[in-house]
Amino acid sequence: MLSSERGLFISVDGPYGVGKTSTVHTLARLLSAEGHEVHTTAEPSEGPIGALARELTETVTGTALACLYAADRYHHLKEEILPNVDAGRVVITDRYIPFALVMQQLDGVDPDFIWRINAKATKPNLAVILDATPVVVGQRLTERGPHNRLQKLPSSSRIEWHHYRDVTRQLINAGWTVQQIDCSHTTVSQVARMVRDRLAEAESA
Ligand SMILES: Nc1ncnc2c1ncn2[C@@H]1O[C@H](COP(=O)(O)OP(=O)(O)OP(=O)(O)O)[C@@H](O)[C@H]1O
Ligand SMILES: Cc1cn([C@H]2C[C@H](O)[C@@H](COP(=O)(O)O)O2)c(=O)[nH]c1=O
Repeated sequence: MLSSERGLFISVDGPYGVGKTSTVHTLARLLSAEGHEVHTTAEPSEGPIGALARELTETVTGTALACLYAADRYHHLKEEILPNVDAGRVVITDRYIPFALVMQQLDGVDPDFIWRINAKATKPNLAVILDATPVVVGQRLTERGPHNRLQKLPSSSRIEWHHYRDVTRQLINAGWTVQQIDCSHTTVSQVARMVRDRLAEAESA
């Protein structure tokens, strides 16, 4: 059981098809069953900028797309994430800044620029980075099929995997509390329990 009367903010990131959405929902069920009020959300947000960014992802590229996603993030924080945290809920977002750091780099944007435009965004209490071997991620993605142009690049899963390794180091250097979980051979329920166990520690950070 977590002790905090204030809410908590958790982000879940990792390569396409690694298991982010499954983990967010399983973790939410676990925490709810333990008596916490939980709010789940995702990027792009359901707000107007999120809808625009999603619509434009196939045709707008690079810096312009990076700025659109950063704008959606600030709006999402102000309108949905922070009010729920302030109301004492555990907010879990499926994708956050780490996702942008990888995606926008794949789209040719300099990581320093991505960090700068996201500099005013709230640090989560815990940033979960799901990891799996490129082979496992590739299999999960092949079974599910790509959603968009950024997943259709040759060897996308392997390139993403390398970027996530770098991004995890950058997050730790920037003072984020990061939990990296290899879920190649770990069930979703096990992953959710690992996050729950780490939360008590993150709460005091
Ligand atoms: N820990 C796990 N072990 C085995 N299979 C898993 C695990 N986590 C997720 N999966 C399976 O992998 C597939 C992709 O999962 P999911 O949609 O949660 O990934 P995602 O990272 O959210 O994908 P995307 O980024 O494309 O939205 C699903 O078929 C899901 O059932
Ligand atoms: C949050 C975020 C998203 N994107 C892009 C990557 C994908 O092309 C779309 C989301 O589409 P999906 O069908 O839900 O996978 O959004 C991005 O480039 N940068 C971001 O920060």
